[in-house]
Amino acid sequence: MTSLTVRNLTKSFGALKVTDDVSLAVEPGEIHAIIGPNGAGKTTLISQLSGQLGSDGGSVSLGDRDITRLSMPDRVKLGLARSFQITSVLPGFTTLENVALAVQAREGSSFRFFGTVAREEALNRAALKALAEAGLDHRADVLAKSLSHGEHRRLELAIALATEPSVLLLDEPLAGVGGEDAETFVANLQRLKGRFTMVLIEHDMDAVFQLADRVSVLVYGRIIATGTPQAIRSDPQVRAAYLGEEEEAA
Ligand SMILES: Nc1ncnc2c1ncn2[C@@H]1O[C@H](COP(=O)(O)OP(=O)(O)OP(=O)(O)O)[C@@H](O)[C@H]1O
Repeated sequence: MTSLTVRNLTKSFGALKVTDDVSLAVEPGEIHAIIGPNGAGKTTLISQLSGQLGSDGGSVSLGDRDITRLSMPDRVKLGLARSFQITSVLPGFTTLENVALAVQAREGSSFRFFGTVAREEALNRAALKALAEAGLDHRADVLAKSLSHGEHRRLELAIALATEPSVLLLDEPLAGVGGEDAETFVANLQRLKGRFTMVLIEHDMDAVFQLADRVSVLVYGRIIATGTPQAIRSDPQVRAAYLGEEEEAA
């Protein structure tokens, strides 16, 4: 189980400071949610963590290892996976084939001593396991383009799981997913809890408060509070800056 430590991270777009001296200690095995109003800088921060976006200053460490200067593929190799933007699902391939490709990418040439049939079986077995963990094994043989939006999101989760992450970055996994699909997704994440470390960006506060061990609140690029869901819910500064406004809108 791996920790993710962020120290004094910064990022500006022109004169706009989007990540402003952010420090975070994500504990091994916890689900750490990052919430905040639109434009607070959540997606920018997660892009800096995944390596998709460089940082102007500060550092990111995976366990003891400083990964600040590593590329996104190198971070994935070390076990840092991002769902849902590292993946591009191939619509004309089946659900199983899409995940098998991710398994193959992870395994590199480690199946090279297998014959073709045995190799395919090993890939499919690993892919089916990831699909089952994402609650989608019953749709293994369906073309990706025929999946519903909610199922598509679960396929993206399965692809991330197939890389066997030690830390998983989840960027609004419930966006556009409603009703039962959202409940299934939350239940899936709940089952995965404790298997690896998760950083969750999500606007759905019910899901956040159900899943997260701790919550950090980002406002104008700064973390204004970190705490348990209960502590965050009742923090007057958080209510004034964000939650009060959200609840009123709801
Ligand atoms: N590539 C870019 N160039 C210039 N400005 C950018 C760029 N990416 C993001 N921004 C700006 O940075 C700020 C933070 O954006 P970001 O998407 O990180 O916020 P967010 O908290 O994820 O928002 P949302 O909740 O709406 O997804 C916004 O003001 C946005 O316009």
